[in-house]
Amino acid sequence: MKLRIGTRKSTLALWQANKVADALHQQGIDSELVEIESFGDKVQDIPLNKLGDKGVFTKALDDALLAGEIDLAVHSLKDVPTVLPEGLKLTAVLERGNPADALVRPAQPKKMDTRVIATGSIRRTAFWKNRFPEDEVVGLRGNVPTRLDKVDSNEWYGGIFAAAGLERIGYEDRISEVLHWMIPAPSQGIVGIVTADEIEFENELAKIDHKESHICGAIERAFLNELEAGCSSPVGAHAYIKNEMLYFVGAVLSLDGSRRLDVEQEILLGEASADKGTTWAKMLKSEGAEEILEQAENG
Ligand SMILES: NCc1[nH]cc(CCC(=O)O)c1CC(=O)O
Repeated sequence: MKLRIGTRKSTLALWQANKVADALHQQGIDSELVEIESFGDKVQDIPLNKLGDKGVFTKALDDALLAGEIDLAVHSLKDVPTVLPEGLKLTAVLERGNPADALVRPAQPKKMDTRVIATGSIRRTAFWKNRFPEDEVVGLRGNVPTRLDKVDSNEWYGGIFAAAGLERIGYEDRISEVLHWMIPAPSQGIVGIVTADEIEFENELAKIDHKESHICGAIERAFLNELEAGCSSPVGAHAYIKNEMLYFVGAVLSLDGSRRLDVEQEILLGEASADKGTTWAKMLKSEGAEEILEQAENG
């Protein structure tokens, strides 16, 4: 059996696909990479939240799975819509990397009067404006190396990146500050494996599935899904496990960061299931989360 692993072509995507290939190899399973370009990769000049939101990075790989051209698709799980197309499922995830967001300062920072922060993410924008209302936020798109170049060549205070993305492709030393106060995107730092519903290599994938990362990701995605928010919504969620306990923080913000609802929970690991994310999102809904998100959609 030689499994065909579908992946996007960016350095980060290839790193993640190779990581899955290595994990399969350790289970004695051969694989090969099949590189596929996504719509989100082709169109680099339009802000992500204007691209039609759901699945801009995943659709081409979904189609290849459904057409039987590949056996599994490897994604940054945070780019995968919470509801997958009919016939596909999230089968396994790798052990989570760094879930945090990070600030990258220009290689040669300049003195400036007002701070301009670059990010293409409305979640990062909202969290930044919530903490630093005086700062200006400007758009930033492209793959990781492209965005790093833009941070260096513009008169910005810095840009915001996923720490995992930087660490994976050798830019760890560009992290100026880990933004521990910013709640990460649901499933940030998790590599996910999507397959067809019915597969012959279910047992093999179960062996490389990291159960703790899987349950944390599932809770965060259920939280996001209940809020009917996509990967480009001002929603943060982070679950983590320590000493047989599962801890969760989640938040919904208005685009300008002026309004914010938070939820913080801890439960026994034995009681953890994806529907906890749904329950915790409902708590924020009862406090008016939907109104805040609607505002973000129209804003
Ligand atoms: N939105 C693009 C994207 N999708 C996944 C990652 C990084 C890896 C991860 O979060 O798992 C990134 C880069 C970034 O947000 O800076």
